[in-house]
Amino acid sequence: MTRLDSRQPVPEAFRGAIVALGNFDGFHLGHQAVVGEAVRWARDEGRPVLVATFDPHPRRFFVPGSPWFRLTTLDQREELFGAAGADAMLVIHFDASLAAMTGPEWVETMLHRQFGAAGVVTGANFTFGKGRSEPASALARLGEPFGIRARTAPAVLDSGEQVSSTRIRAALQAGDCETATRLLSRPFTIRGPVLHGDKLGRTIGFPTANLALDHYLRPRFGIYAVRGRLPDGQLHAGAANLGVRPTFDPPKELLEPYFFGWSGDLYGHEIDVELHHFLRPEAKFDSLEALTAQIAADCDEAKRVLGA
Ligand SMILES: Cc1cc2nc3c(=O)[nH]c(=O)nc-3n(C[C@H](O)[C@H](O)[C@H](O)COP(=O)(O)O)c2cc1C
Ligand SMILES: Nc1ncnc2c1ncn2[C@@H]1O[C@H](COP(=O)(O)OP(=O)(O)O)[C@@H](O)[C@H]1O
Repeated sequence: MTRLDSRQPVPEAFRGAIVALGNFDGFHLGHQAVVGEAVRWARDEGRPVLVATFDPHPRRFFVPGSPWFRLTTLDQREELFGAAGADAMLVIHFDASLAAMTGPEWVETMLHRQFGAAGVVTGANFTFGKGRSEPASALARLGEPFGIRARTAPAVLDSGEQVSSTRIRAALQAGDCETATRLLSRPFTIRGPVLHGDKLGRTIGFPTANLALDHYLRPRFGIYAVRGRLPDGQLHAGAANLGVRPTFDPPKELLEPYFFGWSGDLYGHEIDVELHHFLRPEAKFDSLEALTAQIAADCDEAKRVLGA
């Protein structure tokens, strides 16, 4: 799929598009409804669909030192948007000049001149412009002089409450993978290259593929039942430590999955690890024997919950 940068004018082939406007981190059920509406609208009129996402995330721009909270990487978003029917991902570079634009400036400079949008779809509670001063409902009025039409997709509810990235983050921070999976419509998935570690895992019979947590939200630290998409393209069941491995010095934040009945070399390969179920908090063990026995028990438990 094509990746467009908001700092350059959108190329001719993608002008006159329907733009799904939002951050869409996580691409949860609510985001899927917004993009779904944009795709239907675009198909009706034979137009391309652009799906926007902000990078950096506006919150990281305003509070640079704040803890990481991403639910997806740009690459993951690009795949998800493409699968939902987008023709291109429009990466809106969030910087001081964008943050300073008023609502009317936003519509004229970005939507009209830079993107060449014919229509824009947002969630009902989308806000934009300096200080988030404009509600989604202002888009129709401000877009009219430029021939830009606006629609909003109604919020998606789950258990009577709106589906939101905030709710998904809270679920993951509580170790509630099941709620996250339901609201995302897929498991929360950490993607990264496999890094070298202390080479200790193999000596205790449980080699683990180490992934950095990088810009991802930190879910509750602990042991998880996981499935990993390995370079063969298949999903493999496993058990993983997510956290700082308190038995070892120095503490390092990592996701370390061991895949059942698999052997091979994963170093340098990019893999996806899906979190399916929280098993227990991390613990500090007095001996490698005690740790190894506990890992074996974790693997049995993970196999049971995964039906593997
Ligand atoms: C299922 C599983 C559970 C684990 N639980 C813990 C734990 O509770 N505490 C801990 O310090 N290390 C735990 N580990 C060990 C570390 O994740 C890791 O295997 C160890 O740091 C050596 O990894 P390395 O050789 O890849 O650096 C666990 C590993 C696995 C696979
Ligand atoms: N079943 C498996 N699950 C995870 N990694 C495996 C498995 N079998 C082999 N490996 C390989 O072993 C490496 C992990 O071995 P380990 O001794 O823990 O070393 P490191 O400390 O470098 O992670 C992985 O990065 C991967 O390349």
